[in-house]
Amino acid sequence: MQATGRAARAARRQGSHARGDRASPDRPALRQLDANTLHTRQLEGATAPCRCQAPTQAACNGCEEAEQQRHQQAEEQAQLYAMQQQQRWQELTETARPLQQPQQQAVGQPRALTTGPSERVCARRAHKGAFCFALVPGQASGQALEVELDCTALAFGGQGVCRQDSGFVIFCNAAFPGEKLIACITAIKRGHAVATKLRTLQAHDHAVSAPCPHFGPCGGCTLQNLEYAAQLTAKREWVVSALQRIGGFSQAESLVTSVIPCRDIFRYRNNMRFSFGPKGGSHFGGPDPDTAAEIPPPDLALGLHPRGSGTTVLPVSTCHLQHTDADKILQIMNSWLQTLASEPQAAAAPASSSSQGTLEPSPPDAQGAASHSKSAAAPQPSSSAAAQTSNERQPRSGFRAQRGRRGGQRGGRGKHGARGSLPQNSPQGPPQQFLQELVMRQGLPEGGKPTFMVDIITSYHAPDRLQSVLRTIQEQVPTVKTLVNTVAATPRSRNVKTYPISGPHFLRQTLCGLDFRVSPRSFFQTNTRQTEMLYSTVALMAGLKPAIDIKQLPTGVQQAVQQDCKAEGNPSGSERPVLWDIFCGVGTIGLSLASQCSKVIGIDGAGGGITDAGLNAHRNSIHNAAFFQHDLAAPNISTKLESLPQPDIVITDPARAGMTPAFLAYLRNCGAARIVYVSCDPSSQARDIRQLTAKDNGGAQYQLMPGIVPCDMFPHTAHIESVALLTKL
Ligand SMILES: C[S@@+](CC[C@H](N)C(=O)[O-])C[C@H]1O[C@@H](n2cnc3c(N)ncnc32)[C@H](O)[C@@H]1O
Repeated sequence: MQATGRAARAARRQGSHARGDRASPDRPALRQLDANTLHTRQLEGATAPCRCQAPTQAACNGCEEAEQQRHQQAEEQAQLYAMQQQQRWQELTETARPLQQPQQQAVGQPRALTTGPSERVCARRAHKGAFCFALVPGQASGQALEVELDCTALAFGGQGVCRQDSGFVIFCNAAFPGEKLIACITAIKRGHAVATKLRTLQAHDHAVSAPCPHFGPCGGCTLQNLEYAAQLTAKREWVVSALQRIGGFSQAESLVTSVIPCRDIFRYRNNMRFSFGPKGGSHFGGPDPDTAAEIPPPDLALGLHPRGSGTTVLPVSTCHLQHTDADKILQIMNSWLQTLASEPQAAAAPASSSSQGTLEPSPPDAQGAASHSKSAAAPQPSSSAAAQTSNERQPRSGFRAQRGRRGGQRGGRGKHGARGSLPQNSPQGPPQQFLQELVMRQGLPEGGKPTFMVDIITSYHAPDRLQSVLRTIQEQVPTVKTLVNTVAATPRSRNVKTYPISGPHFLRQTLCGLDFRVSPRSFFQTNTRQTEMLYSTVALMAGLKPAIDIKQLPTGVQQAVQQDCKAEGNPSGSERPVLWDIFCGVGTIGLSLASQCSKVIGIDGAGGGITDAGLNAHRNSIHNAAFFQHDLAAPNISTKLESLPQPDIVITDPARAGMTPAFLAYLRNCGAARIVYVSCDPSSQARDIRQLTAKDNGGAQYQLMPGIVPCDMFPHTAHIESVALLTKL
C-alpha cells in the first residue's frame, strides 16, 4: 500500500508523461507547450483540468493511471479509517449522549447519521478527496451524537478548536475561543473529529453582533461576529502556527509581525461571484448532494453557497463586503429571477436564441462612449484561451460560488457540456439550465468614482434572454459601465467565451499611481486599497521604494521591514536590479516597481492576464517590462526560462496551492539575491519556504528573514495574505 501511495503521489507531483514519453519529459515537442495546451480529464462525472504535459487528451494516459492509483489508495485509507473510527467513537461516547430531537439552528440542523454500508460510502467520498460523514457501524438511523465542547482557539480556515481532556481535538464550525457550546459530531478522522455547532451555552470572549442579515447560514463570512481585533490576532496565529508546524521554524512566534489591518472592514471587495442554483439554507439535514438528482428539482435561487454546501444556493439580497451599487444589481437580478419563476416556461424561452444582443447602449460617458455604441450590435468573443478566472485565488468560501459536480439539474456536463465544444444557439431550456453565475467587478478609475462590470455567466449564448434584466440594470445603476456575457458549458469549464454586450470590454483600476486595465477573466486583487499596503510591504522587502508613505503601515511592521529585514538599499549591488514578477497577473507588482529597475520580467500562466500586462505597460509608458505566458507548474519549466535575463530580485505570488517542487528547485538555482514570497495560504507558503531554506537541497540555500508580515485583505473571512523575505546565503 505504501509503495502504491508513493507512486501515486510522485505521479501527481511530477505530472504525467505523454504516451511513449516517460523517459524523456523534456523532449522538444513538449517544450513548446504552454497553458493553452492544457487539456481536461474526466473524474467522477466532472471535468477537471489535467496538469500533465501531453499535448492532447488522446496522448495522455499517465494521469488516468495516477488517478486509478489514487482511488486505490483512498479505498485502502477508508478501510483504515473504518477500523480507527470504532476506537475513536468509544472515546467520544464517554462524553456524549444521543440527540433526541434534531433541532433547527441558525448554523444548521444536524445531519442525521444513518446506518448503512458505510465502507462503500466512505470509499466513494474519499475518492473525491473529501472524507465521509461519520457513518458509524451500529449507529441507529436518525441518531447523532451531541457533545458539550469548550472552544479554545480558532484554526486556519475558521474552525473552532475544541480539545477534549484526553487531548483529542474536535474542530467545530462557528465556534470561537472562549465559547461553551453543544455540537453534533459529523465526522471522525484520523487524528481528530469534526462537529457542527447546535447552540451556544456561553458566548465567546470577543462576540459582536454581525451586521449582515445572512451571517450564519451564509458560507461567505465566517468571522463577522468576532471583534475585528480578535480576527487579526487569530490570523497572525495562523501564520505563526503554519511556520512552526509545516515550515519547521520553532521560533516562528518572534518572526511574524502584527497584521496590517484593513481600513475598511466592510464594502471592501471589488469582485463578487454569486451562483444561480437550487435553493438551500443549510446542507445539514437537507438532501444529500450526492443523491440530489433523485429528488424533485428545487427552486432556482441567486446567492452564495450556504455553510457546508457547495451545491445549493442561499438566496441573498445584500452582501456587506461589496459596494452598495452591487447590492442594487443583486436585487434587480433577484426580482428578475422571481418574474422568470412565475412565467410559464415557454414565455421565458424565446423560439430562437440565434439573434444578437440588441440592448440599448447606456448613455455615453468619458470612459466608454465609443464602444457603447457598437458592441451591442456585433458582439465578438474575447480570447477563449485564458486559463484563469478572475477569481482564481479567491477564498474557498461562499464568495467563490461554484456549483458542485452534481448539483441537481445543472451539475455535471449536462446536455450542452460535451468536452471541447462550446454550445452556441442551443435550444432554449429552463433558466436552471441556462443561468450559472453573476459576477460583479468594481473598477476604480482615476478620480476615485467606482464603476462596475457585470458579467452573467450562462451555459449557452442566448443574449435575448438577458436583455430585459440588463436594460433594467443600466437604467437603475448608472455606475455600471460594462455588460458582458460569458458562456461556459459548465461552471468549471476551461472552454469559455466572453461576449461584450455594452461598454468597454475591460475594467480600469488605479493602483500605486498607475492605470491598469483588467479583462473580465483576468486576476486582480479583490481589495484594491489594501493592495497598496501589500505591495508597499513587498517593495520594502525587495529593498525598493514603496508607493505609499511607510508611516501608513503599523509601527511594528515599519520597524521589521526597515530594520530586521535590512531592506534599505538594493540587495543585488547593481544600480538598478532585474526584477522578476512571478505569477504576475495583469502585471501590477512589477509595473509598480519598474521605474526603480533596469528590467522587469513578468510571467503568468493565464494568456488573458499576460495580454493585459503588456497593454498595461504600454498605457503607463513603461518600456523596460516584458511579460511571458508560461505554466510555472510544468516540470520542464527551467528550460523555458533559461533564455531570460537572470533576476536580482524575484517576487513570487502564487495561487493557494503554492509552487511545485520543480519550480522551487529552479528558484534555488536562479541566482536571485532576494525572493519576496507573497501568499494567500500560510500552509503552502510555509511548505515552500521550508524547501527554499533547506540545507543540501540542491542549488543555493536561502534564509528566512525575520519580519514576516501578515496583511489582512479579507476581513470577516478565514483568509490571510502574508509576505516573507528570503535572502541568498
Ligand atoms: C494570486 S494571483 C497573483 C497575481 C498578481 N501577482 C497580483 O498581485 O495581482 C496568482 C496568479 O498566478 C497565476 N497562476 C496560477 N497557476 C499558475 C501556473 N501554474 N503557472 C503560471 N501562473 C499561474 C494566475 O493566473 C494568477 O494570475
